[in-house]
Amino acid sequence: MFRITKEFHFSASHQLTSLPPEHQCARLHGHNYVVEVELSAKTLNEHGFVRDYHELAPLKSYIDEAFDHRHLNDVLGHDRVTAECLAQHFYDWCKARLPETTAVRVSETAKTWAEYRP
Ligand SMILES: Nc1nc2c(c(=O)[nH]1)N=C([C@H](O)[C@H](O)COP(=O)(O)OP(=O)(O)OP(=O)(O)O)CN2
Ligand SMILES: [Zn+2]
Repeated sequence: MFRITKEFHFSASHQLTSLPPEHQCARLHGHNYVVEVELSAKTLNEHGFVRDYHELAPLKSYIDEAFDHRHLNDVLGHDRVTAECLAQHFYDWCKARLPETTAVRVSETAKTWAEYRP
């Protein structure tokens, strides 16, 4: 099996309003998010690629236009704007366009990653 990954970055605010008010993440705050998309294939195409990294350009456009410097509660239309939910959102978006998508990981801080891998 071959696996490739590519990273995307955006900055955004969020507020996890279902948490108790004393939890720091119940307050409005922001992160410099990292999204890592993984694509897999048993065989390579005629160019020796799982998929040309350049074909992930539409994800960069989507992130830049819909997510960068925005409030994620508004973008996703709910208040469960966790790294896990973002990973699933980006997985679904990628899978619909790139069938080789196998996982998406999202980082909010240098020490944390959440992964969605069905
Ligand atoms: N499983 C999850 N837990 C938490 C999430 C999440 O998306 N999934 N999100 C948050 C906060 O939004 C934020 O990311 C805070 O994370 P945390 O690791 O607590 O960040 P800190 O830098 O404050 O952590 P230190 O322990 O001080 O280094 C919380 N949990
Ligand atoms: Zn947060």
